Amino acid sequence: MKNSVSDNPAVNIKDLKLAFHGYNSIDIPSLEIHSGEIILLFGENGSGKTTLFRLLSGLLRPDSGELQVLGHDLNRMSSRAKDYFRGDHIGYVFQNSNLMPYLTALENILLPCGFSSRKQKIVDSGEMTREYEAYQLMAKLKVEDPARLRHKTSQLSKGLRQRIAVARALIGNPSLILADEPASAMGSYSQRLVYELMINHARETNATLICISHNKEMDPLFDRRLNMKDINISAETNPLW
Ligand SMILES: Nc1ncnc2c1ncn2[C@@H]1O[C@H](COP(=O)(O)OP(=O)(O)OP(=O)(O)O)[C@@H](O)[C@H]1O
Repeated sequence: MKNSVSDNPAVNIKDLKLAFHGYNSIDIPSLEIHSGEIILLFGENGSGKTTLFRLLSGLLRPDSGELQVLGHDLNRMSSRAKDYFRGDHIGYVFQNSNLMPYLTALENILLPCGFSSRKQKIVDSGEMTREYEAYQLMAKLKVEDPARLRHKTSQLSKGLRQRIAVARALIGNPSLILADEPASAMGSYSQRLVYELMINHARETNATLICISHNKEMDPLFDRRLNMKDINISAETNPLW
């Protein structure tokens, strides 16, 4: 599959619907996010933020509607094609980090290079080794002792695991970064550091960043704020909200 992505928009959604157990979790009449935008996504628990991320990354298939991501019509792609697309173009910080507990921190950060030849090429095109690139990212997140990256992630604190998940999402310069409460286990100083690093990285690499956060102090860092209740009208029909 081609590695190139089209310029605009990064996300284009029309009449997108997904129901669980007969209730709509997602009912988004229209949503457009431009390439390179830095977006804060917020909303009540259960308002569909994580579900929207899983749709955007091709982990879930909608029941109906149009879903274009980086110029690709995800509805027309096979599961296998979506796996390649996700590996090549998306960096995803999962809500619970989703690190491999039996791998070291460094192995976790470098994992995307094993799944994507695009990311592998980008990381290997620099003058530094892959390992050094990973250390650099972690140093920017104020984890400066390389020895800490040789520990299995199950031995590390939640805040450190979140930083590792952020570095894993950024390595190889994905075109779309989806970060689901990436710094929720951290204090406000570290949260700001993590958000600023992700935002700077996105701007430097012309990536689009969508970040789910409940921390209002971070609002000014973002280009645009999206409230789920304004884009997802499923609350009108879903009593589980
Ligand atoms: N796999 C699933 N099976 C059944 N219902 C689901 C599933 N995934 C999500 N839902 C439902 O979809 C709705 C949206 O959930 P989602 O996790 O996307 O919300 P959220 O805004 O990310 O919440 P939070 O802020 O708590 O993380 C909820 O009503 C949830 O119960």
